[in-house]
Amino acid sequence: MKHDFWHERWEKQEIGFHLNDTNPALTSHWHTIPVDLGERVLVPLCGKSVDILWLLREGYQVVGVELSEIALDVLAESIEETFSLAVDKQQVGNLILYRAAGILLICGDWFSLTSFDTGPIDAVYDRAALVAMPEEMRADYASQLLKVSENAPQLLVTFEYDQNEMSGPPFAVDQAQVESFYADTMNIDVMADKDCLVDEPKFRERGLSALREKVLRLTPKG
Ligand SMILES: C[S@@+](CC[C@H](N)C(=O)[O-])C[C@H]1O[C@@H](n2cnc3c(N)ncnc32)[C@H](O)[C@@H]1O
Repeated sequence: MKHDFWHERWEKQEIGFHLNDTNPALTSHWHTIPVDLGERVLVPLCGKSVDILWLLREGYQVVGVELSEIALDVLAESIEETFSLAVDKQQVGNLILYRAAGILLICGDWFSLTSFDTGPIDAVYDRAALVAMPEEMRADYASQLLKVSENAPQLLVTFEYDQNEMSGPPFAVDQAQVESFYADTMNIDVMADKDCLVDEPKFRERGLSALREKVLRLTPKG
C-alpha cells in the first residue's frame, strides 16, 4: 500500500477503521501481556486510536508510529485535553516527533524506523496494523516489528475471511501466516476467536459472508 493511499484516506477522512470507543480486545486481553505499568508500549500504525488514551490512562508509556500528520495532530490534541498536558511537536530529521512525559508519537514511515528512533520497547499492541498491510509487505512489516521491539510481547488482532470476497484493507491474515512471521521467536496463544460479521455490517455490505476476529498473544520464546 503506497503512502499516497493512506494520506488520501486521512485527507478525505475515509477512516472507517477508526473506532470511537476503546477496542474491547484491548480492555479484555491486555492484562495477559507480561508488561509492567510504567513500561513502554509500541503501537505501530496507530492512526488516532483512542486505545492509546486507554493505555496512558492505565499507566503505561506509549510510543505510537503513524504516517499521517493529520492523524497525529488529532491524537496529540486528545492527549492534551484528556491529560491536561502540553505535547511538544518538532521536526527532527525526516520525522515529526510529538513528545510529552511518557508519550512519543512518531510521524514517519514505519519501514525506515530504527530502535534508536523508538527507544526501548517492552510490549506491542497491534490493532489494524499487520492487517492493513497487503500480502507483499506483510513479512517486512513483521520483521521490522521484531527488530524494533526486540521480540517484546504483543497483543495482535487479526481478521480471517475469504480474501476472494473482499479486497483489503483490512486484509485477511490467518493464524498460519501469523505463525510464519512470528513463531520462530514467539509463542502464540489464541485469546479470542469470534464470528464478528454481525458486529461489522460494513463488511457484509462489502461482500463478506463470514468474518472472524482473532486476538492473539505473542510472548518471546525461552
Ligand atoms: C487501518 S489504519 C489503523 C489505525 C489504528 N491502528 C487504528 O486501530 O485505528 C492503518 C494506519 O497505518 C498508517 N500507515 C500505513 N502505512 C504506514 C507506514 N508505512 N508507516 C507508518 N504508518 C503507516 C495509515 O496512515 C493508517 O492510519
